[in-house]
This record gives sequence, structure tokens and C-alpha cells, in this order.
Amino acid sequence: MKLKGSFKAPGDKSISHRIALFSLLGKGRMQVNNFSPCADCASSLKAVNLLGGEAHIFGDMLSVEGALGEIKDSRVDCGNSGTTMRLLMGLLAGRPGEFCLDGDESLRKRPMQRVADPLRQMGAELICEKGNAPVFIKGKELKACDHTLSVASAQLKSALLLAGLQARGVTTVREPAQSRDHTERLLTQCKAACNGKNGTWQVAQSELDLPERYWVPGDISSAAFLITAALINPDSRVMAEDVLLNPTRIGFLKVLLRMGADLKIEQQGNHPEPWGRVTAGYTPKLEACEIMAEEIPLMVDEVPILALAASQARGVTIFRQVGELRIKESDRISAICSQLSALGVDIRVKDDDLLVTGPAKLKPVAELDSFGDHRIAMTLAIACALAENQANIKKMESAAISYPGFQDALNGLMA
Ligand SMILES: O=C(O)C1=C[C@@H](OP(=O)(O)O)[C@@H](O)[C@H](O)C1
Ligand SMILES: C=C(OP(=O)(O)O)C(=O)O
Repeated sequence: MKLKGSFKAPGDKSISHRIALFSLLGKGRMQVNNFSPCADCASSLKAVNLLGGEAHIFGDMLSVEGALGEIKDSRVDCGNSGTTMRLLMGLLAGRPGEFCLDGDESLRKRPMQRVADPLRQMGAELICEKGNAPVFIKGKELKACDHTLSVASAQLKSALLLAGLQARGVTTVREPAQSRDHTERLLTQCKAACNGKNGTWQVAQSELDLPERYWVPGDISSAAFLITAALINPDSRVMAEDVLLNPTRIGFLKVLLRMGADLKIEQQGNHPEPWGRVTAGYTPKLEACEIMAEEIPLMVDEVPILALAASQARGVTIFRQVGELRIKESDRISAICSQLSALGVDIRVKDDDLLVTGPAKLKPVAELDSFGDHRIAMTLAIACALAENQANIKKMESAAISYPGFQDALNGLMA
């Protein structure tokens, strides 16, 4: 299969979530262009409107009003979105009122204790039985805390920084390795009392001053599927335009460059975040490499598609310490191992390391399972395109959780 041409991924999901949810702590009217149309961000928008905010979407243009109105419903369904739930835990912990955050079957299995525990240290009152959703919150007056996180998680960091904006004193958050920094960037743009560097951030009580206009660059995590597809399919060359190039999100591009990929990264702007263009061309001789534990948070959502790239590289690619992937929308380690093995890939787990030996010739299969996980679904769709195999991928529709136009974008490049 040959892929040719350029494409624009939808607005970045992580940034879109934050833009929407932060409006609950801000003032002013904001117009957001290229807001993500995905199902996960729709959960955040719904939450904003229930919790007294005002968010209206027209195509990919979002209009949000910072002033808080009446709470319409304090029970919020976060759907499949871990980001919506965890950020709301931090945001609501210091708000007067009682709230209940729930989600779908997958979200109900994901750990919330890691957020609840440090929030309780700040005086928050939260109940999440066995550490899972539903999460009940009784808003309390919060006091600042100095947190040292045991896991590099941007969702956990963000929840604590959002709580810190409502707490008495200066809240410090230290992470063991750098994770995506959209919260820190946006808080700075909203003139919050915050500062920091190298994985240590401090915030003090502040209201957010929402920017009048905000443009969301394309989602590099969504673009990753089509970029990788071009690298592994003969005669292919694609260009991802207007895409986010934040250094804390492009770990997978750096790994692919180490593997010898024909990749060109051109930064074209720095506002509101670094963005530009990525060109990817077929690379017949990808070489295996070792990916260190501290690199994983910088590419955490790209591990499934990178594992497929590794299956086409010569030698053993080792992803160190990928345990966090077990607690995403599915157990992504088990999902990629079982599904790529079914396609004939030599893929194994040793402790928390993932080992992929290539190059593999993918074999045709009748059926594959995404386990309802969007990133697994899109990885398998790219694998099937490479194998020229029309397998039925169970719950392929889950791709819309982050990338509603995925199939059309892939077809468009194949035409
Ligand atoms: O903060 C965010 O927007 C996200 C952080 C990551 O999760 P963790 O921070 O829990 O690793 C990532 O997997 C998720 O897709 C989005
Ligand atoms: C893990 C993801 O999202 P969330 O944690 O917000 O559900 C993802 O988009 O891959």
C-alpha cells in the first residue's frame, strides 16, 4: 500500500481538554480555533456546561465564557476520558459543593487513588472506593502542599496544580521525570501565579485570565499513526501540517530518527506552543533501538504504534519500563502483545520492558481486537493496511475517542 500527500490532524486533544476545563477557573471570553472534535473532549465540554461554565462549539470553533453560572448537575459523566476525570478532581476539590465523577467501564477500572491521596493531603474530601471511579468530592478549603510524585503523569501533576490555584499558600509539584507540560504553559499564558522548570513547578492562589483567542495545533499523537504508516509502506511520503511539536510530546519522533527513519521536522511557529510540519518517507532499513524509561512519558500514547514500527526494524527494540501502559483505556501492553503476535510479530514482555524483534512479515488474519481502545484500534488498522489484510477489527469505532476522521484521513492518503 502506498501513502502520498499531506494531511492535517484534528486539534490536539490534551490542549483542548485543558482549554475547556480551565475556563471553570477563569474570567473572560475565549474563542478557540481548531478545538478537538473527539469524543474525549466532548466529555470535557459537557462537564464545563454542567458545572456552571459556558462552552459552545461551532464546527471546530469553540467559544467559552470564563464567568461561572449556576451548577446544572453536580454528577458528571467523564465517558472514556482519564484526562477529564483527573483534571476535574483537582479542579473541584476546592470548590464549594458536592460532586460525583463517573465514567464508562474502562474509566471505572483506571486508578484514581494516585490523584485522591495527594489531594487529601491538601485538605480535600474525596471518596473513591477501591481507588476507582465513581469519585465523590466534597469541596473544601485547601491548603498548599509540597508534592513529590512517584509517577511521571501529566494528569496527576495537572490535578495538583489546579488544586494549588485554589489553595492557601504555595503548592509545589515535583515529578520524577518530565511529562507533557501543557498545563504549565497554559497557566503561564493565563497569567496565573506560577513558575518552575525541570519538572518542579509552583503555583499560588489565582484566577485565570483567559486569552481572547487561542489556536490549537494539530494533534501529534493522532498524526503519529499516519506518519508511521508512511515510514513502513513502500513508495510512501506524507506530510503532517500545522502539527504540535512541543518537545514533551515528540519523544516518538526522536526515537524514529534514532532508528534511521526518513523524517523531517520543521518548526514553523512557537505560539501558543511549538508547531510545524513533519515529513515522513518510506524507510526500508529501520534499525532497532533501546528506549529508556525516562523517554516513555514523552511518548506514552505512541508506544503501540511505535511497537508496530519496531516490528519492521532490524533487531530487538527494547521499550524500558512501560508499566504505565497497563492502566490506560485498556491494558495496552497485553493488547499489543496479543494482537501483534497474532499478526506474526515476535513481541514479548520481560518484567515491565517490552521487546519487539524485527523485521516481521505480517500475516493475514480474519479478526483482531482493539479492546475498545482507540490507540490500539488505529495501530491495528495501520498494521492491516501494511499486511494488505482486510481483518475485522473489533470496536474499530473507538478511534473516534481521539481521532474521529482517522479512516477518512488514511483513505485520503491512499487514493
Ligand atoms: O495530561 C494529559 O493530557 C495526558 C497525559 C497522559 O496520561 P498520564 O499523565 O496519566 O500518563 C496521556 O496518556 C493521556 O493521553 C493524556
Ligand atoms: C490515555 C489516553 O487518554 P486519557 O487518559 O485521557 O483517557 C489516550 O488518549 O491515549
